Amino acid sequence: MRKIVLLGYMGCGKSTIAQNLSKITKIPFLDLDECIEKRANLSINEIFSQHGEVYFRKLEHEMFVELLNSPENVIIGLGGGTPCYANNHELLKGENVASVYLKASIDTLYNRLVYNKSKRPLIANMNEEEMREFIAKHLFDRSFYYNQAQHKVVVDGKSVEETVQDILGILA
Ligand SMILES: Nc1ncnc2c1ncn2[C@@H]1O[C@H](COP(=O)(O)OP(=O)(O)O)[C@@H](O)[C@H]1O
Ligand SMILES: O=C(O)C1=C[C@@H](OP(=O)(O)O)[C@@H](O)[C@H](O)C1
Ligand SMILES: [Mg+2]
Repeated sequence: MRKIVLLGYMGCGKSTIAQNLSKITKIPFLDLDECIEKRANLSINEIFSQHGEVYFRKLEHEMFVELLNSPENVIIGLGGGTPCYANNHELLKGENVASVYLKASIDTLYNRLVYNKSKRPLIANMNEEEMREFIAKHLFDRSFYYNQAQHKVVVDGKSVEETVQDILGILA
């Protein structure tokens, strides 16, 4: 069955857009991070602090494969790092997968993340200057993987509704 997979950097809106796309299409949505948290019975922060990032990436890969193999139509909001580990980017090319990269500029990401970093262990302890530099470098490193998506939607300056409409247009 068909999977609509949203990917992109932390703060680009994967979780928010997946939820809103689901409301309009009536296709159920799953947030990969939330699925991992439920499975581990720990928050993302706790998984990172108690078990480390390598363990998180293992759980993330297993959960992603599980969701892709489920028999339902579903919208999946990935974590920002999902396509960048364990060859997960290859899974974006699957026959029943429609993958959409929500592309945001460094400024958009910084402005959204600066007040929303506490639940994101990779940036939670950074000051503003460190964060801007980190986002710039990290986004550059990860872009190769994000660009493996079948579709791309630029989200800068767009409302949630506008981004949802753009995705609907692409998938029509
Ligand atoms: N136009 C927009 N589209 C998506 N998110 C937006 C927008 N404007 C503000 N936001 C906010 O940006 C944040 C995006 O975070 P989230 O959806 O968790 O992204 P991700 O899952 O990609 O990390 C949320 O706090 C959301 O309310
Ligand atoms: O970019 C990353 O490596 C991560 C992004 C997070 O998801 P969001 O992109 O939804 O914040 C979450 O999976 C974890 O903190 C690691
Ligand atoms: Mg998210």
